Amino acid sequence: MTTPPSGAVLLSLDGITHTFGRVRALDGASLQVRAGSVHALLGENGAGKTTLMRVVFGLLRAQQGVMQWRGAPMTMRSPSDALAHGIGMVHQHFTLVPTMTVAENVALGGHGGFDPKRAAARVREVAARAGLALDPDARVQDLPVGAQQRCEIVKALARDVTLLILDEPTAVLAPAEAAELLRWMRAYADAGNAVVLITHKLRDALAVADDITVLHRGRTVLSTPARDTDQARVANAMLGGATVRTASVLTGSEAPDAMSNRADTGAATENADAMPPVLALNAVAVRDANGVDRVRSATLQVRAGEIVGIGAVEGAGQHELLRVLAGRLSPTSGTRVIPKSVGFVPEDRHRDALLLDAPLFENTALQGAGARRGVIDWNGFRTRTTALLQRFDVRASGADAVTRTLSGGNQQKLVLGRELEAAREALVVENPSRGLDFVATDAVHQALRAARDAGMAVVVYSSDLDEVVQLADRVFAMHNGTLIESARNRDALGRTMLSGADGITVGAGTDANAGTHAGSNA
Ligand SMILES: Nc1ncnc2c1ncn2[C@@H]1O[C@H](COP(=O)(O)OP(=O)(O)OP(=O)(O)O)[C@@H](O)[C@H]1O
Repeated sequence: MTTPPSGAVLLSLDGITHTFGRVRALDGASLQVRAGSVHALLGENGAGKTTLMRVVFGLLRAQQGVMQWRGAPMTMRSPSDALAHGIGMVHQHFTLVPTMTVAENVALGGHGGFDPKRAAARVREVAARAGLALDPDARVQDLPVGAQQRCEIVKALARDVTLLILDEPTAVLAPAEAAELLRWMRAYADAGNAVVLITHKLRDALAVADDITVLHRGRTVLSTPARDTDQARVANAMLGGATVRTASVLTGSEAPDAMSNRADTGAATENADAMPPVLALNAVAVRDANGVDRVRSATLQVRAGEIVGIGAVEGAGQHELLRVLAGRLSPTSGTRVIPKSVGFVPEDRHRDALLLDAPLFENTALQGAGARRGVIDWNGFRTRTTALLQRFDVRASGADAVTRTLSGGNQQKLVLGRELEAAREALVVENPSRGLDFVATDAVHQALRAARDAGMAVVVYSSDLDEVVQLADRVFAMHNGTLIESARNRDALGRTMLSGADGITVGAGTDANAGTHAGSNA
């Protein structure tokens, strides 16, 4: 193990151990974060990254080991203790109150009485100083996810933190927003602060970080300046030294399945043209409760045996479109044909897909629960859940484990596994690899392709355009509520998403496939 270059060490962790019951989440982990640095904390799903940072932020108490803050031994007793010492944390799942404004959220947990004008002025001041665009009077529930993230960051910065822990901050951001956040991190660190960045995006980590620490099964297995390492070495360390066979890691491409060549799967794609549509929308529109048109006259046919990919910037109507396809939202106008049961993986698994305080087998039983009648065969669900854990490599103590105790990535694998197993005809997925390490991402991509090859109609939205292009047989952009077919390449998709140009508007009464072949600039 190498050590990062010496400098003013702001945070030092040595021999940190934490167990949850029989699970040893941290097993003597160590980490040194220097002032003025971005420090990437990496590791496979369940490696202990979040647990280690929860110790730093005062949410958990280490059972062994020493934490030093600015050179002095210290134990954070609570998040407010950590904040008082200058340590902030933005969690994987935001902790904002959706019905409150940005200013109210930022003021929450602060001291003294609440003065709306002063709170708004404080947000303006902190946001301007940090160069983060944010409207203090906007209601959080109306903000796209990128702005919610900025709100979380401003909330921490308003408490004058010098160390900011960001747990997978780019996982749901569109590429431009993610790039902006990485630039901001760099500038924040250059001003003498420090960032601990938990991420599964190795390319981001190597591009922005000064130092890298890799955890494996609760232990620190690599600690190095970023410039002295590369993706393959980091990936090897993440797997505990096992040989990395995932080609993309070795070639430097981010999405691990860049290696999965389309020739393997081309047959299914060709046959798809001859198949009847499983999901069909004709001139579908969705108007929200505020009277805003979220989806405008979308026409789309998804056939058995194909994957349709969708790219969009946040707030373009993609979530509404996907919910219409998944049968979770009724169109305001237009017609829709969908099967009785459509598998659905929403991007916010905490809010929309899981009962966190229920055991895993009860969460498995949620799929199709609305259509089930009579006595529930709980033992059957236990057995099925045990098999699912095995098949999708969900790391958990068993089917009876409480869902909240799984790492974020393992929760995602559970939801994906549940929906993939249950869906027969169609599957709609948002951000399939959110929070997954590169091995799990690869496995999920393979599972989606296998579902397609087995004759399912699959729709995938991802904020990662590489993922959309690699997975999909046909690609669409959503721009301001309008669905536009795009060429199957990243740049064209990015342009179409942003400008609405460069593609073919798939409007009312047109055949989506006719559009594909006649007009696509692929
Ligand atoms: N509250 C808890 N109760 C029991 N076990 C827990 C709890 N929180 C975490 N664990 C376990 O501790 C281990 C480490 O989890 P942690 O969330 O720190 O991993 P991670 O590296 O952040 O993973 P991911 O990349 O999937 O988010 C996992 O085995 C997880 O199941």
